[in-house]
Amino acid sequence: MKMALRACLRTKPGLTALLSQLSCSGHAAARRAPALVAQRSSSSTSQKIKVDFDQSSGVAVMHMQSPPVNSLSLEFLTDVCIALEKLEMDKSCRGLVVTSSQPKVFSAGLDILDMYGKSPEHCAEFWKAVQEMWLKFYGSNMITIAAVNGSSPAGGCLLSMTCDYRIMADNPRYSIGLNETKLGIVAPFWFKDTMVNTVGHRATEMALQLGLLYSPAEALKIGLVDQLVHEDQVLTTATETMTKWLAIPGILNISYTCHFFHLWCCNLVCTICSCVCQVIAAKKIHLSQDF
Ligand SMILES: CCCCC/C=C/C(=O)SCCNC(=O)CCNC(=O)[C@H](O)C(C)(C)COP(=O)(O)OP(=O)(O)OC[C@H]1O[C@@H](n2cnc3c(N)ncnc32)[C@H](O)[C@@H]1OP(=O)(O)O
Repeated sequence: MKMALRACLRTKPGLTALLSQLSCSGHAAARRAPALVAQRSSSSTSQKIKVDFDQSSGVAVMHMQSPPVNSLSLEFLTDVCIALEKLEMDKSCRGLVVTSSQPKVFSAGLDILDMYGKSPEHCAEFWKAVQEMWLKFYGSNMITIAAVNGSSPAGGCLLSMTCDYRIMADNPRYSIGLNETKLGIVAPFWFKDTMVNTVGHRATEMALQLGLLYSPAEALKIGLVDQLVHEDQVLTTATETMTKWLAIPGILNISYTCHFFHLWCCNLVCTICSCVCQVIAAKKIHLSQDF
């Protein structure tokens, strides 16, 4: 699925334009962008994101450093998007590892305080930033690996699922999953689709209906993460794994993308049809009650 968006971005200038319109340009441009300096190794830091880029390997490491739990606030999401845009523009950057600088937590998901009691304008901007993060990760031309070194509920799990590969710390105290149902929230359809593409229909159905959070061992079993390693090894394993991925010529990825993009389009059409059917059914019920 991620590959699909990537192919689409490569082949359809229209979508690229659409994405750049959706991109941070509005709220993000006003913020100071962390610079990537063209040298062998560089480091750029915004308040909430630190990016270390090693030019010799072409791999960047994005450290999320927004205490206490890397919750995805508008400010945080904006910084992530700016950093991603910068890396994407630097053609020498081919791989990205995302990890957390916070102990015990990868990301706590959407910032609940940024969703509650805010103006409609703020909520709209916030929601746009959430979608933008998803699009930018899923549509990235880089190989992306999530080094999940702590708990990763809800939006944190979504973030990790937008990556090509997930390595999680093998600590039973940590958990990962889309637990929105337990919070009384319905996970948006694109959260659901991202999970379907990761673990399949049945596992997603169970996970979402019950709002399940999985231990690392359970997550590995259903394919929500790809590999478990000792806590201290998460980042090094991620960079080693990246070497394997980058050894595959990018062109081969593209051929898979066409297939996945087709599936993605079918899925979208199905979702739209199902929404239309639900509206028609609701109207019919309403009409039949009138008579
Ligand atoms: C409108 C439609 C939206 C649909 C989609 C929604 C997606 C989402 O992502 S909703 C957010 C769901 N997130 C969660 O359910 C996570 C809740 N948090 C936790 O489970 C835990 O905090 C933890 C496992 C991530 C970390 O546990 P621990 O290390 O024990 O830390 P604390 O629980 O003590 O939390 C520390 C501190 O952080 C605040 N906090 C935690 N999560 C969030 C959050 N998502 N947003 C904002 N703030 C959060 C928590 O309140 C504590 O604050 P203080 O009490 O002020 O220290």
